[in-house]
Amino acid sequence: MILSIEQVSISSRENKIVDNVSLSVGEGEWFAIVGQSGSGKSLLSQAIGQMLPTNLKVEGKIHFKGSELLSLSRKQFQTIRGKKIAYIFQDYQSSFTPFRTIGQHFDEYLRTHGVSDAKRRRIESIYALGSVGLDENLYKKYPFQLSGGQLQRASIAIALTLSPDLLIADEITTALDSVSGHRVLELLAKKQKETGCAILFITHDWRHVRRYANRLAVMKDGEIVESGGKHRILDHPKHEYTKQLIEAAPILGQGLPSGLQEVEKR
Ligand SMILES: Nc1ncnc2c1ncn2[C@@H]1O[C@H](COP(=O)(O)OP(=O)(O)OP(=O)(O)O)[C@@H](O)[C@H]1O
Repeated sequence: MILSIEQVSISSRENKIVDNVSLSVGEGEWFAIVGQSGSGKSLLSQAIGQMLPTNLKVEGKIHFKGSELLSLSRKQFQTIRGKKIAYIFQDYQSSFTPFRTIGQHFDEYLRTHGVSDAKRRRIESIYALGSVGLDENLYKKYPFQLSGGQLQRASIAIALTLSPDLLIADEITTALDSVSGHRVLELLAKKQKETGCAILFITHDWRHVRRYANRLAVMKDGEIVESGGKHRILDHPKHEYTKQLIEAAPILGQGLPSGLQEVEKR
């Protein structure tokens, strides 16, 4: 396993938000975390990258390729962030600074992570743009000049440019229309095949779980209620909550809203 989360709890001063969660992700695996809004999926993923808001306390262990991430200092963690673990977020707008070009974003990311040769940074950036199907002209453009789908593709390109072993993708299609979202996920699946990186994929959408995931965990109120292989869970869910969600999405994969969204509306 490349990532093992062991008995992780996340608490604020008032309450426990994530409660004793354990899961592991294998090399090259697409692992989905599905769960209702507020169940703690994002906070759990932020804990992996030492990105939790400062008012929250985390306990437990997170093992990643021989390191226990929660015990690393911020400085030690810098050798892991970007190079070994990278993130893509739902809110692609705020991942980009409006007054900096796409090229400047690539350049800074590569420079921060130790690529000191400016010419090499430029060549790698343009190659990375091409690798996600974006024209190299976008290198000089500003974020507002790109569509949401193009920006999310650029986020994927930036996140993968240092060949991380684990990519954490937190609801990356939520802010996109369904066609752009579909293209972004197809691209991600293609890039995963090429690079062999593992993906921790946080989603509301069961159609995406059915299409892309190998295994998944279902989260409710800060706890994992069920985890296992995709087919086992989709075809033979054990937990009542999982059953409810899946029953509410009877025609998975045919363009209907996901069951999760339907259940949440009730
Ligand atoms: N800094 C914080 N302090 C206290 N509570 C917080 C903080 N950040 C988030 N929470 C609460 O923790 C809970 C879990 O939040 P989280 O963002 O992980 O949920 P989620 O499952 O990712 O939801 P969504 O699918 O809507 O993104 C929510 O109830 C949220 O309000």
